Amino acid sequence: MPLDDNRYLKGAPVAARIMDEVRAAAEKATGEGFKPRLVSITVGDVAAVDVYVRNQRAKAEKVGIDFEERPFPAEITAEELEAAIHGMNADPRVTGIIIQRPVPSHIPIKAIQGAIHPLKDVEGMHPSSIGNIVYNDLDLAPCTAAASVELLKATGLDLKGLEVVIVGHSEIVGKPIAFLLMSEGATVTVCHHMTRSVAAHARRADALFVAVGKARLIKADMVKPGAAVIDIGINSEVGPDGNSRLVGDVDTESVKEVASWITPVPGGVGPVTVAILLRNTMVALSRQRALYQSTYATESKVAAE
Ligand SMILES: NC(=O)C1=CN([C@@H]2O[C@H](COP(=O)(O)OP(=O)(O)OC[C@H]3O[C@@H](n4cnc5c(N)ncnc54)[C@H](OP(=O)(O)O)[C@@H]3O)[C@@H](O)[C@H]2O)C=CC1
Ligand SMILES: Nc1nc(=O)c2c([nH]1)NC[C@@H]1CN(c3ccc(C(=O)N[C@@H](CCC(=O)O)C(=O)O)cc3)C=[N+]21
Repeated sequence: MPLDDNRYLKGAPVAARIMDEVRAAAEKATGEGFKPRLVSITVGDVAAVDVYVRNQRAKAEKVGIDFEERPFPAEITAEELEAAIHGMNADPRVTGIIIQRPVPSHIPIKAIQGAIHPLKDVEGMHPSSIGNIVYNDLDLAPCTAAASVELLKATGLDLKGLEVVIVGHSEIVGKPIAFLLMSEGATVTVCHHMTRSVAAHARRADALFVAVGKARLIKADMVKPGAAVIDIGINSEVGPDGNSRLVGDVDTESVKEVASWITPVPGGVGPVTVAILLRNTMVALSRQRALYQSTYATESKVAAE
């Protein structure tokens, strides 16, 4: 892929800027006695998260955040998993918890997300946390959604009144992108598998977000000339050389002739997602510290009794 083309909206510079902020925040918190520690929960063997977890560990270590992997067997019951999460909630050394998706179908994902204490919920996926973005409180949003919006902002386009189309409406990617962009003043259309003509909507978009999981779903004739295309899909396929490789949901080679900006896969949304996860880890830690302050920094009635 000729990544020297300046139409590529690369993740690296955006991720590097965020990582610098995170490193400074992590150093400061550690110096003040609050060491950030992120726990990653996987259930069963999920090949889809391998790259993500590997990158999380590498980047967390770079910025001074402890990273702990907690793999659980696929047969674990929802009750056992909830009990393990409650143990992490009560452990002061654990400052952030992420449940890597997908989890096996017998685990109710909403209930499991709900088991994470909202102050340690670094993805903002607790049913009560996710409501914050509906109220325009955007400090801690699901990582991929926040990363996709950061990349759109990096184009310099004015989001107010921008015509945005999102293809895919999962609770972790498509829906939160819609809420984040509505908060920023964009006009948002969300497409999914029942949409009559994804192409007809996509062609009207000044900014097109694609999070479906189908390689080359979006072709050049579905993109408005001059649009910004944010390709969130991560699909593994066997390349012409017989080796497996990652491709997005957009037919990049043809779409880059039409679009003004396009995020590459790999090297686009992925690295920014990891950076946002680490930024969220610091946001969660500062909320825990605020609670600690408000609990202990005032004169204690308990001690006086
Ligand atoms: N870069 C990153 O950081 C991340 C990348 N990903 C990648 O993004 C992709 C999407 O992930 P995720 O949201 O979790 O996936 P889901 O499978 O949960 O959601 C896919 C969405 O696409 C919709 N859809 C399916 N087929 C079509 C179609 N033909 N036309 C329009 N919409 C369709 C589905 O609609 P319906 O529900 O109605 O069927 C659903 O809303 C995957 O490739 C995943 O690997 C995911 C997370 C992070
Ligand atoms: N709770 C939860 N939240 C997620 O956000 C989530 C998840 N579960 N499950 C899996 C998917 C997938 N995902 C990726 C994030 C970054 C890269 C990433 O860093 N990609 C590099 C890959 C580079 C390389 O090949 O090493 C890139 O695109 O450049 C990949 C995949 C997050 N997801």
